[in-house]
Amino acid sequence: MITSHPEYPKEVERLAYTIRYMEDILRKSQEDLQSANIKIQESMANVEYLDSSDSFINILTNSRFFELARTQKESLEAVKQKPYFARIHFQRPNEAEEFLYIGKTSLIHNETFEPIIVDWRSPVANVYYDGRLGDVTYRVREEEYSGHLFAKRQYKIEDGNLVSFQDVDLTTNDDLLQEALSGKADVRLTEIVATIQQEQNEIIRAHLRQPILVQGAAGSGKTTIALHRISYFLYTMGEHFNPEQLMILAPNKLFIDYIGEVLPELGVERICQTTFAEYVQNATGIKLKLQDPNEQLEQLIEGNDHTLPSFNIPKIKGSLQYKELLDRLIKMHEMKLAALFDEDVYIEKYKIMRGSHLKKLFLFEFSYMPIEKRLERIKKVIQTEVKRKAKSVLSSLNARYEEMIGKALNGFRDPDKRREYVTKFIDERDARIPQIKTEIKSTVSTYMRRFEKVKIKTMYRTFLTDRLALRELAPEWSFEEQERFIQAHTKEKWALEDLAALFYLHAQIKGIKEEWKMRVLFIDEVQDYSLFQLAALKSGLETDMFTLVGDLAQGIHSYRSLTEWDSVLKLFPRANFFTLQKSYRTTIEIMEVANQILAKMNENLPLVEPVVRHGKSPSFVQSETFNPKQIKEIYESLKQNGHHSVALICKTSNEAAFFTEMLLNHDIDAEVLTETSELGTSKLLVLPSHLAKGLEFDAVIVAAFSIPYADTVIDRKLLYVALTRAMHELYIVGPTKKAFLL
Ligand SMILES: Nc1ncnc2c1ncn2[C@@H]1O[C@H](COP(=O)(O)OP(=O)(O)OP(=O)(O)O)[C@@H](O)[C@H]1O
Repeated sequence: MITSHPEYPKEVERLAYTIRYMEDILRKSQEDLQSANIKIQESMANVEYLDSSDSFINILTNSRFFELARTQKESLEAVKQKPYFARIHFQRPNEAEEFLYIGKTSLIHNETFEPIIVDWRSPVANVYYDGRLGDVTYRVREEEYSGHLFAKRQYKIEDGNLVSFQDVDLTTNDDLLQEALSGKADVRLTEIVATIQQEQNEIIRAHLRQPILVQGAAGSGKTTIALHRISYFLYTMGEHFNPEQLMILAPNKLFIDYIGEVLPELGVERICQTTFAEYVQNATGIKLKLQDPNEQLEQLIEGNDHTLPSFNIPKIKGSLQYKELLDRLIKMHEMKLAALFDEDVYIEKYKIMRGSHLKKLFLFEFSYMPIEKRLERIKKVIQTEVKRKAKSVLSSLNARYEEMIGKALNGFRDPDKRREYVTKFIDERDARIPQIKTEIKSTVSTYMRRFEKVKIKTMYRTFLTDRLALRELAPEWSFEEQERFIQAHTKEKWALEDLAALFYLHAQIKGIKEEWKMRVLFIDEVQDYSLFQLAALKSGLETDMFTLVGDLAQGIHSYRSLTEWDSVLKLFPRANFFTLQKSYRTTIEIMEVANQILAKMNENLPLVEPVVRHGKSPSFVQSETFNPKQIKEIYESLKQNGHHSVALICKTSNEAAFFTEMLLNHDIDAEVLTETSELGTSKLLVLPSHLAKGLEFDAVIVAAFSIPYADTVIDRKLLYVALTRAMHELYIVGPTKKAFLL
């Protein structure tokens, strides 16, 4: 009984004190939010708290509680119910021992400056996650600090009441983790700040200005870690980056919905959460009717022939060779424009600028800019020059006419002739000067008119269909390959793999608008990207601050995407590479089955280690055809076992739709999930394996009838994805175990 623990009364008092203080702050801040905030900031201005090197700004960001008080009353209320989840007993050199309580936000006493709660993202909190007890170090910015960690304690607090607490050391089983993992999924990812593991903590806090790439097993927490890293990033780098400059790319809308609620819980608002396809269309302004990205996959799955042609167009379009081809196309366009500078800039017959000089600016000095941005700059250069020279053109012309008129006045004895010439010069001047003035106004636009702006979509479409141009641009392709490429594009169709090309061309030719120029990217399921997609983002956004997480074993789109990480590491030479081998999602029993499939793959990935959590052994239920009654029985027993979310995972979308219809006809509350569906738990969710990627459910029924899983690259991965979605219970339903490669 926790109540008999000698420190129980002290802990209860501490919790009460914390909540009281929070209520106090809340009340005060409500009374006079603004002035309280200013007062707090002022009073803290000269304080050194926690880390002696912390700046005032840092103290303010540490003291997020006040910010929260200002902006979000609701989340503050939530924090109040569970102000902290852990405590460290810590001592810095030559200082007194202290107890630091770690929570989701920080709170500092505004008179004593005592840290009542320390934010989980603050430097010192790192020692909580870092594993070891004893002498430890942690970093504040680039400086290392040391200290002694005596003990770590974890708390379970519910509705503001202390339920239990426990000291943690290396030998204690991490009960909080066990408890967190045995929980029920409500088809939403949750925050895990209380139970972040050492290997995960390393990734969350890995060098923020450097790219990282994580190969992580199914259920190892990749998505969760990416989201926590965003939270950590904004906490630590909030002074330098706005949330709007951060973007998380997810595979589909269903997935965005799935992760959507965790970010606010982690104190992250306003970051861009989207899919690659949506982002590219927004950033380029090019709207396309895209082929369903899963259509090709489905064709591959349903077809009997799983071997791809050697000249596989989606794969080519994802390669760096394709980027090279487009570079040649861009160069061609650039040279065509450069040739237009062969003409000089004139106002009437006065040369204002040499074309060769402008060409040099275009090709060299401004070459760091996108092509059309260079033209805009050159236009400005000409404008300035015209403005500068127009005056002198006019004054020298006026002077010349003055001179000519003077000469005519003095040069002719015959008054008629004199009048004739003087009048002629005056008339000429009076006609010419206004004409020149008009010309001055239009010189720049007349000169620039020759540089027509391209429509990227049209340019790319021409590239896809122009035989002669392709021969010039892709001489390394055989005649047959060139023909295949052209023929594949006779009908106008747009596929996901074309988006990287469009984005790249747009970035190089027009440039990405500031509002879409993300500076920090987080990409989940990165194994489904092509190298060119990543390269296009990196060069178009001019940043390499990418957090990339993925799993090659789940690379079901490998006919067009990545199959290894080496090339990614070459593309991001500054990247740190991490691997995660432990799965937190699945029970040992389920992972054993999934590992059998993993072992059959070519990727040479080590088997996944489940964290120690036992459950029911997966059941195989034999059935020749899809039998809704049988599924109903399984579903009902799973519900009886207390599972919230249950999914029936099929091989294809067609099967999913067909099975759902049969289930509904038998009064089973089923719902087929598509990319745009909303996730709920009240029904039996039916979905194809490729859509289930990234999601998780309490219990899963994997079914395959007419199209069994074959021992092919794609099928092994699809099956592996399906099996690893289950947290607690798994059923496999089909004609034979062989249909599931078992
Ligand atoms: N340290 C942890 N404490 C508690 N739960 C955790 C921890 N790490 C991961 N989990 C849980 O494990 C599950 C899997 O996490 P997540 O979905 O992030 O994994 P993933 O690597 O992205 O999986 P997949 O590759 O299959 O999509 C989630 O329910 C997550 O909450």
